[in-house]
Amino acid sequence: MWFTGYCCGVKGRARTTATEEQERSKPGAVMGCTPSILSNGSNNQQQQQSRKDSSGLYAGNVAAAAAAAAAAASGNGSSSHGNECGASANNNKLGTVNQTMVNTAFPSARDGGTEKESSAKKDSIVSITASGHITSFPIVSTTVRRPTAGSGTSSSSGRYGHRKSSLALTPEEEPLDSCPRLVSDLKFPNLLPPNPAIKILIAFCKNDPVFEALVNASHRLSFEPTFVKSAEAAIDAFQNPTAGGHHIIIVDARYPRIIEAEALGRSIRNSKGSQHTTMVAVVKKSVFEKDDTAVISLLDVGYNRCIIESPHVSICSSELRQIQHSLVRPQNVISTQQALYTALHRSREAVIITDDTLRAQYANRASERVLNMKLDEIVGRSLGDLVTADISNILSHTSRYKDYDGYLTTRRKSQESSQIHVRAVPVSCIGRNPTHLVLILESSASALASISAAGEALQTLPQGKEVARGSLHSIRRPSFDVRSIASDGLRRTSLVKLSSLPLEAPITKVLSLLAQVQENCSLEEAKLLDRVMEFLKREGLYSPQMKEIRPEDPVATDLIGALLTQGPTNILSSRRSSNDSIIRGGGRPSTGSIVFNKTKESSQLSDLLHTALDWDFEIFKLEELTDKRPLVCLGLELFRRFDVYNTFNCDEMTFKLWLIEMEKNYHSENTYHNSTHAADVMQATAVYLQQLSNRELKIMDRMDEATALIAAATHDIDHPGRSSAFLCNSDDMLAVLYNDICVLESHHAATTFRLTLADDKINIFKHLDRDSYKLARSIIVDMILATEMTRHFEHLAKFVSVFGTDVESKEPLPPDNDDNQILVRRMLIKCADVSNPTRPLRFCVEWARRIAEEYFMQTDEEKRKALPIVMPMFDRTTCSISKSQIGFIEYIIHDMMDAWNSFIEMPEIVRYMEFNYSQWKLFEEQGINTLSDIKRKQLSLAEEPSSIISLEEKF
Ligand SMILES: Nc1ncnc2c1ncn2[C@@H]1O[C@@H]2COP(=O)(O)O[C@H]2[C@H]1O
Repeated sequence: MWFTGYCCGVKGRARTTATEEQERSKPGAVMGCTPSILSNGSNNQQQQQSRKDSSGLYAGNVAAAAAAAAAAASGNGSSSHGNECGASANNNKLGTVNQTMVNTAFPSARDGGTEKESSAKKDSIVSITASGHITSFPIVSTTVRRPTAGSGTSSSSGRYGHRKSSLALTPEEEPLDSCPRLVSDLKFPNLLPPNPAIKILIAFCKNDPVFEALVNASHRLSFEPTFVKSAEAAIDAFQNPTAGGHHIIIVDARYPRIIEAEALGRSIRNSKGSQHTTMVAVVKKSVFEKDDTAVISLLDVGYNRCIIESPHVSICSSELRQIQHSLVRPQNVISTQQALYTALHRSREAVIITDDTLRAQYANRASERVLNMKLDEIVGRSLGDLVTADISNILSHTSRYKDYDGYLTTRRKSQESSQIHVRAVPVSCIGRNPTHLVLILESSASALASISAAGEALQTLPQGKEVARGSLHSIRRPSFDVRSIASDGLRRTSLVKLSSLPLEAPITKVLSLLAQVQENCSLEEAKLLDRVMEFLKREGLYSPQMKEIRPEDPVATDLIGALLTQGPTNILSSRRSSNDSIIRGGGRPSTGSIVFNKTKESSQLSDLLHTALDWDFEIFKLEELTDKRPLVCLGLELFRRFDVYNTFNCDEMTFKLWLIEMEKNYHSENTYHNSTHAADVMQATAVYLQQLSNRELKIMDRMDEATALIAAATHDIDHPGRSSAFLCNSDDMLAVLYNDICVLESHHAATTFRLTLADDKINIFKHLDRDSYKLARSIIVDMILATEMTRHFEHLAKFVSVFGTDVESKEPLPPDNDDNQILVRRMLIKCADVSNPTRPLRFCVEWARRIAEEYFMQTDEEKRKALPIVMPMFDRTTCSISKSQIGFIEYIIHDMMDAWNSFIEMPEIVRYMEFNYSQWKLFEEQGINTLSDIKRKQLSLAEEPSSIISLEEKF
């Protein structure tokens, strides 16, 4: 008796559960991790039908396009792949549904030496896949010969030794049984299919000769059989989590009263995970011969094949073998799609697969973000509805099996459209022409995110020639065009070099991390992240914004604007072209040593210096007692207290001479930026350092303390009493020297070292070893430069982002790395530099008067010389000094002192600041605005106490 095969390749129902069916009925719906793809049908109905009726074809197309997409998205794709896929299909000699499916899905590695078995396969497979028609004919089973790997010989175990083999992904040229291969042996795609031992479940109600023959055949083929005698036991066995999951189920359909084969088939097909199981029904010969309705019913409920009963082991074994190769093996291959789909769906690059009319059949998750549309809005639409592009141009490339590289404009919903890079890879699933296009879309965000990944790719891959030089895409896009390798070789070499260096800007890392977050977030969140990334890519990340300054507050606007703006004033006013430099010098103290009145002053001085670390230190008294040379006295005292002489291994005399030289280079005629200001900043620095050491936070070592004091002492040396903007506007040589960038602070730092190194007698660094000197120098320069106000918000924001502003938190984060230490040092000198609004009221008002006077003098000079006026509101005839102080505290001081207090715990600075602020408000209400108003007010303040407690009590 001959076995007769009956296959459901086309006619059989799609092997889907009810839920899957429902899910699939939504266009573009995603089933678990495995998303759907539309078939080639031209309308939805057809698509549905086609899905149901041609699972093999459908799966083949999916796999082909998905594999091409995965390969192209991973950078391995090329036009040759697209062509090859098509070529494989075209060269397919097998002419069977299932073979076509396998063939188109996974073009072969060319192993060679398999011609014979190829024809054997062809014979055997053609015999069983007669397009759904019932056929009955002898099977040339003896012609099926497959070489064992390596030896090329056959033996019963070797010939059928599938447990050793790797089930081939690819068609005719792959040996069906071979040794386990390396992934690298596979050409395309690099995904080995699963290669498990084949589990077979045999549900037979009695142990008759047909059953015995099947059992023996399955042993001969080294299948792992399980035997059951009822439908219930079959379902239990199949669903058993440890023993279940059979590749083949053979059901005895000869005795429906004992085993109701149709019902059992339905139940199995409704069980989870049965989609890759092959179901075979054994029917009586008479059923086959008389009427095909019973067979068709079995196929319709989900059996893949009906075979005629046979008591012969060889016939059973050849039948099982055919089932293995024509059904089980392709199912195993198809099951690998899950992994490909998962890869594709999680890919950062947006991938859309279209049919040959450019109608989207599949879209992965990233395409939602790039197109700003939901998946079900994308799938089913024509490409022209999704993007603005010259579609005929794309098609003209792809119809010639060429990849297309170019740009599209998205038609984003409720957003302005944006440019995206697209690469279109043609894929042929059936016939000669491309049946699908794999479109890989890349927005600028993902391009940025993949820069580092591209760095790696660059080491092995050449760059695309069609894309603009230097663009992100030019970094990203690989191409196998030989000419592009040659022409872009130089650029690539340098990029490769760059990528191999341990270089990566923190901002690149941040953008890359954000882009990763973007992959798995909602559309809304992705949009927000887009905006965040836009901001992050801007220059001047920490550049202050003036948005919160009220326009009706012109004094504040003027002052803050001038403080935070660098370079020449951008005013179209009549500028003189003269290169007048500012008036310098005059009234400098002599170089002679300081001689104090030995009697009264010296005792007053020593009393005063006793309080050198008090916050209400009488700085103006020191100025008076030292005849406007407070820096030397206070400096020596503070250096002594902080053991600077030992730290620098340098005698006190060198430090004294150094202080004299430094102080000499402050301009005593400046009302504000003179050596009293330097001494004041040095004193505030010392108080902060003291506070930090009291708190036993191991933040500042002796070198840090010494360098902080030195930086404070010299941070405004040779200040001309005019702002950097003034120097730029007046073409001062300093502005020319420093290119209008950070002019004054650069000059202060440079002057400090120029003077110190010029004379060994005052060189306080002379006994430091080279490394210590370099460290000291870098700290001092960095601290002085940090006093530049244009970067005020940058320093503050960085400090707050690391250390926070939570006053309640008693344990501030220790600055445990170099970067954080730099933040603390910068914040320290900044707070010291503008500490005047946080000092006792008397001092605060005096400093305000002095800075206002200096600003007025600048405005006077600007007017006199017809220069742009940097702060027009600081006109001595019109200015409200009270208002300027209110604005200064509100916009510059308040947040900074809050943050600083929470770090070093000096609540008095915030209390003084708040008290002073309230007083300025009061003064403003009282009409105390001009210099003379302030001076008058100072007369009454002279008697006021310094301590904040007494001040608060009194007022
Ligand atoms: N009380 C104040 N009122 C207005 N501006 C001030 C006050 N104190 C300091 N400044 C400004 O803040 C700047 C800080 O850096 P400079 O010392 O270079 O110059 C300082 C002044 O321009």
